[in-house]
Amino acid sequence: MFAATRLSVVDAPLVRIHSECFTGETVSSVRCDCGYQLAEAMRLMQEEGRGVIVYLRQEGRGIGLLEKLKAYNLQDQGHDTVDANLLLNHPADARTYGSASAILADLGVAKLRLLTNNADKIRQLRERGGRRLDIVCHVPMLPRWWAGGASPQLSYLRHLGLDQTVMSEADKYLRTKAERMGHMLAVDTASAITIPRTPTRALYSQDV
Ligand SMILES: Nc1nc2c(ncn2[C@@H]2O[C@H](COP(=O)(O)OP(=O)(O)OP(=O)(O)O)[C@@H](O)[C@H]2O)c(=O)[nH]1
Repeated sequence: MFAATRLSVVDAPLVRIHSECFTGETVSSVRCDCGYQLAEAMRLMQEEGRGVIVYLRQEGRGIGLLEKLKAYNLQDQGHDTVDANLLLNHPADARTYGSASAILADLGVAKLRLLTNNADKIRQLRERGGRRLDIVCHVPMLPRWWAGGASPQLSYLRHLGLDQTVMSEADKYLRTKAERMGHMLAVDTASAITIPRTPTRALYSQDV
């Protein structure tokens, strides 16, 4: 858990409830957007001078690192992230957010703006938090490299020094989140994901 300033003076701080991802955060894998999301959450909170990150040890959407690596093997054979979990007899997403809700209550956070695209996360928090947790709005966590230019994927590739094969894995990851897990990311049939060309800060008031 990371708090950038005294919370008592903040009306509705930015909050990121982030699930552990060793591959995305520690070894900077581009198979997922986890590393980017954690860094972006810290950047936005730094900009505001306040915010809360609740870091949950729910590696691999709750199935643990070893099982996630087995899921990676299945993905290498052509399955998406949802089917890979199911083939290993795990739910598509095994996470719960009760502890996050309790931590926020303990910190005295009653109103918040949640950094997420995950509708299930918002639903679970609203159910758990009841009347003592008011999620005023969600703030989309949109990959910034897709927001600026005619060929954003290529510019991201150049930025990372990677080739198209690697990038298509991240595309697939995001597409599966949008199409099969109800994440609030607009999918375009021509390219991978359509991202509104609006700076992240302008999206702060978007309601769920
Ligand atoms: N099972 C599984 N988990 C993965 C995989 N790639 C990343 N993860 C885990 O997914 C979790 C992050 O979940 P996401 O669905 O990417 O994002 P989210 O936190 O639910 O949603 P946002 O709030 O919008 O970021 C972390 O625990 C990662 O370890 C994968 O291929 N398989």
